[in-house]
Order: sequence, then structure tokens, then C-alpha cells
Amino acid sequence: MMKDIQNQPDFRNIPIDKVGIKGLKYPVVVRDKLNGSQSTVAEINMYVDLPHQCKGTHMSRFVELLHTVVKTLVSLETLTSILEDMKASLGAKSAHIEIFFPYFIEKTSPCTQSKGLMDYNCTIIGSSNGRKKADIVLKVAVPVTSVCPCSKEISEYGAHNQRGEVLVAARFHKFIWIEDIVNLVERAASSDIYSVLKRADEKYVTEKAYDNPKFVEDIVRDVAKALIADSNITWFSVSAENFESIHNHSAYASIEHSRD
Ligand SMILES: Nc1nc2c(ncn2[C@@H]2O[C@H](COP(=O)(O)OP(=O)(O)OP(=O)(O)O)[C@@H](O)[C@H]2O)c(=O)[nH]1
Repeated sequence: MMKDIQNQPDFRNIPIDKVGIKGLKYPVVVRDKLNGSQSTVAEINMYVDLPHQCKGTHMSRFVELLHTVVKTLVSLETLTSILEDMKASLGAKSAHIEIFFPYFIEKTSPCTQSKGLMDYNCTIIGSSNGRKKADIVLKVAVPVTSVCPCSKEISEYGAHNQRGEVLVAARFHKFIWIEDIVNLVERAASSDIYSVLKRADEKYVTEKAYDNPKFVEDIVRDVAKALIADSNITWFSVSAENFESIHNHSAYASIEHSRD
């Protein structure tokens, strides 16, 4: 009979906050506003707490549980139930799941209507400690173009411009579409970016960005204004990082806002 080491007692009297599996790659299905659902590949972390008297958690059970829900994993209902199942199956008080995945949106270029897929790095973080309903946070990283207002104002010609990344994290009443967060952020930048741009498109986005200079402060304020206007959002943080083309460092700004 094989000894169950994980089930042995521990006498150091030190509980563990999070123990489990990290970096498990698994195919997942996420909700897609246009097509209903989208299959992608996620990297998943799953943790529970471990009481001081237990030697080890039962790691095989995390993947067993995941495997039973992977087809419908990324929905509020499924996330809530897997967190509950993790606590029940592993005798834990708290459970955490982090799902990192690229989400693809088909974009049409502004002049020639050329189509291509843009990828957006998303994260869903779920945690439950039994006191209240599961806490779910959606994070979306949106790459954008920014043109510097100061550089444009003081230069005889041109203005330094660069790619930037806007990161929005949000809590909500009802699940929010990734597409809506992306659109809202892209409207706040000097210009959004595309995978396919023909010359006519390139001219358009170059001139559009130049006509719409934005500091990192402008971007985070415009995104925050739009998120505050959405009553479904109960909490958010937004940060903008411009990978400055004239410095070897970034410009950065962030805002956190809670409705209650
Ligand atoms: N707790 C713990 N488990 C580990 C560690 N390293 C490997 N393992 C896992 O231990 C697992 C096997 O233990 P359990 O999950 O309890 O397997 P089991 O006892 O056959 O299954 P159950 O009857 O469900 O407990 C393997 O999947 C290993 O990946 C570690 O550092 N800590």
C-alpha cells in the first residue's frame, strides 16, 4: 500500500497561504462578443490555503477539477463553482485561480478595410475565501499608439511618438466583454494599432495620431472617465505605459477607482 505523504501531519505550526499548481497550459473556451465563443490556450495557476497541521495539498486534484470544467471554464458561474469545488475537494478555506490567455479580435483597417487579427493579453483572477461571493477580476492589456503633445507643440515639425500599453483591471456586476474594454481604451489613445495596414491605412493612422496627441495622463483620465460612466463596473484600475521613443525609460500613469 503506497503511503500518502501529503496526508501526514506537520508539527511546525505554520499555515500556508497559497499552495497548488502554476503554469499549467490548457486549451480554454472564452466568451466572444461576435462569435459566441473563442478557443485559445491559457496558462493557469490554481492555489488553496493549507492549514498548519497538514503536510501537503493534493496537487493532482487541481487538474482533475479543471479538466471537468475546461470547456465552460471562463464564465462567472463556472469560475465561482470551480473555486468552491477546490475548497471542498482540498479541505481549504480559500481558493484562487489565475487564467492568462491571448484573446483575438478581428480588426478592419480604416481605409482599405483589410482584415487581420489583433491579440490582446487577458487575465482572469478568481478568488474565494468563503465569506462572500467569489471575487472575479478581468484584466486586459491593450497596445496603443501615443503622440506626445509637448513634443508636437514645441517642434517645428514632427512629434515623438511610440507604442504604449494600457492595462485595465475591472470588477463588475455582470461579466464584461473584452471587446468593449478594448474599444474604450483604443478610443482614448492617439491611435489604435492594427495587424494589417496598407499604405493608405498607414497614412490615415499616422495623421490621425498626430492630430490626437496624448500624454499618459490624458489616456488614463479618458479611460477612467468612460469606466466611471459604466455602472456595471464596481472597481477598476487603469495604467498607461508609453515606451518612450526618446528615452530609455517609459512614461507611466495609473488611476484606481472604487464605486463604494
Ligand atoms: N503537496 C505537494 N504535492 C506535490 C509536490 N510535488 C509533486 N507533488 C504532487 O503530488 C501529487 C500526488 O499527490 P496527490 O495529488 O495527493 O495524489 P493521490 O494521493 O494519488 O490522489 P488523492 O487520492 O486525490 O489525494 C502528484 O501529482 C505530484 O505532482 C509538492 O511539492 N507538494
